[in-house]
Amino acid sequence: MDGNRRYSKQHNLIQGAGHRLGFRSLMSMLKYCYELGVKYVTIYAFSIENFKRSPDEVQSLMDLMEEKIKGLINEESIVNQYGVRVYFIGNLKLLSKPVRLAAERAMEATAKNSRAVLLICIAYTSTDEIFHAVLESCEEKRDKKGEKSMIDVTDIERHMYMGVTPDPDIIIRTSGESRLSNFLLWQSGNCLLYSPPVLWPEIGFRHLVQAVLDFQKHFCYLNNQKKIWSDV
Ligand SMILES: CC(C)=CCC/C(C)=C/CC/C(C)=C/COP(=O)(O)OP(=O)(O)O
Repeated sequence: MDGNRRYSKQHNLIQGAGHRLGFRSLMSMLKYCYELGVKYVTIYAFSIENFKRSPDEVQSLMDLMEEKIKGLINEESIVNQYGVRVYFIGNLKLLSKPVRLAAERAMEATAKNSRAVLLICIAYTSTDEIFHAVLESCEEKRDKKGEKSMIDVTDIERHMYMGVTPDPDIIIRTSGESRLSNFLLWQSGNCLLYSPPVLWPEIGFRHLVQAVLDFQKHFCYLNNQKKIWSDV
């Protein structure tokens, strides 16, 4: 969700307004996704790197997160309207207690929803996720004596935070940037990176449709297996 602050500056808005508009865009995009039948959506809401921003900005983003996470479980929220199970993914112990508690409550409150899955990456970077998965795999091996002693790729994958979702088909990063910025490095080896030239608060339905059409131009599913058209 890149470009909230730039949008705010371009439109002379008060500090934080861009992120509020960004949240509104997020809700619209989720509604479009669920209407189109997209089952898994993962969003990069706050990276570990983002903690290096000014204390004022970090605090106001955390306040916004807490408010919006609490709102996610209201009866009329998109999450409840579409039966979405929410997971918060990342190094959650880096979050302040109120945000962590709100996240835990939202995960509990939506645990029985099963029509779609929303993963919210917060205090997340991909390298941190991989490091955590390798560490847990090694600890598991150390604790289970008598089994093979080396970890393998399947062990690491089992311990990834993202283990609850398939690898992505499409990553959409706004503001025309085609960098991953430490997002889903392990999972994105075979996916389309779509970078519409708009700031996140400006994203709309047409960008989502364009992303899906671009995906269909390059990839297809055959016998449930994702293939690149040129290899078919
Ligand atoms: C509960 C929930 C999911 C809340 C989400 C709140 C929200 C919209 C967070 C986005 C935060 C963020 C760092 C956006 C990137 O724009 P930027 O600040 O990097 O903008 P720039 O690229 O113009 O500097």
